[in-house]
Amino acid sequence: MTEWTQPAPIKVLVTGCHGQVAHELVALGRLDSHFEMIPLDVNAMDVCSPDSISAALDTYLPDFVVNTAAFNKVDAAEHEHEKSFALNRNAVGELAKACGALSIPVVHLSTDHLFDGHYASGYSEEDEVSPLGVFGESKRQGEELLRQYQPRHIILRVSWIFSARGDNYLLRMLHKARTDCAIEAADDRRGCPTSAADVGRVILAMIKQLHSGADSWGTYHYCGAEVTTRYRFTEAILAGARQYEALKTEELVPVPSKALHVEVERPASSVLKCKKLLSTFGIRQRPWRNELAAVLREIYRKE
Ligand SMILES: NC(=O)C1=CN([C@@H]2O[C@H](COP(=O)(O)OP(=O)(O)OC[C@H]3O[C@@H](n4cnc5c(N)ncnc54)[C@H](OP(=O)(O)O)[C@@H]3O)[C@@H](O)[C@H]2O)C=CC1
Ligand SMILES: Cc1cn([C@H]2C[C@H](O)[C@@H](COP(=O)(O)OP(=O)(O)O[C@H]3O[C@@H](C)C(=O)[C@@H](O)[C@H]3O)O2)c(=O)[nH]c1=O
Repeated sequence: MTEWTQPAPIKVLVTGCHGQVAHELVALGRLDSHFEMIPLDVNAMDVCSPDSISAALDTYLPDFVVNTAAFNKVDAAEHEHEKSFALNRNAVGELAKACGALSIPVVHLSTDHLFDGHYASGYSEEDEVSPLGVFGESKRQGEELLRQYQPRHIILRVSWIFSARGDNYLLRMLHKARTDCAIEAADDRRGCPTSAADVGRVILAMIKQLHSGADSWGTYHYCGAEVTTRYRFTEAILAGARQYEALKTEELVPVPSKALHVEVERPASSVLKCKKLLSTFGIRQRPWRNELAAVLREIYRKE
């Protein structure tokens, strides 16, 4: 009788490991014996340095690289072009070249900010990209370099990420709710909030199938189920938080986004259609409201 041996775990190297998505991805991967997670921060693997990239790949010999490192400050990017393009474009190109040379597939995260937001019903992977700002343009060019240098890639475009840590809309609104009597929120910006943990789940599910031989490389969209507005999302955040504490905010005011004086216009519709992910990988959207409840539980458990 032949002895059954446990297959070797899939080695997944994660860049920018202190970020929101990376944190959840690594935590989920560590709960699953199919994976060996290799979380690297900027000191262990600086994606802006080709030498640092090569050294990390040579040391860890991963089966997959997940690139979550990015410059995500949408307004600041308008002034900090260099930083935005260095991280969101050049670094992706260098990573793609290095991984391409070693035949290591790359999973890379991208954004709804590639679109101009005019399609109210949402965007599929085939729709034309037309970014409104420097951040979106730098991410668009990063995608292009990845396609050029490592055909065995996944580009996963996601939107409106929230989690219990890092810099995100949920935590900013929660802070305002504790300090301000009124909050204004855009009722003309539509999209689908997505928890960082949900993105982690999707990435791991895709990697499992790809590692088993699925030849499904390419670009995919994922976001939480149920289209909403910034205003309605804020309403849900406040209602959820009030289960745990009294908030200073008494009034939530719907406003057009131009009244908020943000530096760069956001897409009016950030809605991503996720049919391709379902038909190719069988991965379904999860309702963001359930994820929001889980994240709020985590926030208040920590406090
Ligand atoms: N946040 C969102 O709403 C959305 C995010 N995305 C995309 O998803 C991905 C993950 O986003 P998110 O988790 O929010 O990212 P975060 O901004 O939370 O994390 C990015 C991480 O990258 C690290 N980093 C910065 N410079 C380097 C470098 N040179 N080398 C290695 N690491 C570096 C940062 O470290 P440090 O903190 O030390 O600078 C940080 O830990 C990104 O590609 C982003 O563009 C897409 C759509 C929505
Ligand atoms: C400050 C503020 C903003 N807003 C609105 C205006 C604008 O549409 C939006 C801006 O919020 P944020 O700064 O969180 O959103 P933004 O910088 O657009 O966040 C993005 O991060 C990047 C990385 C992405 O890829 C996107 O998917 C998205 O989540 O929120 C309010 O409604 N009320 C407010 O008080």
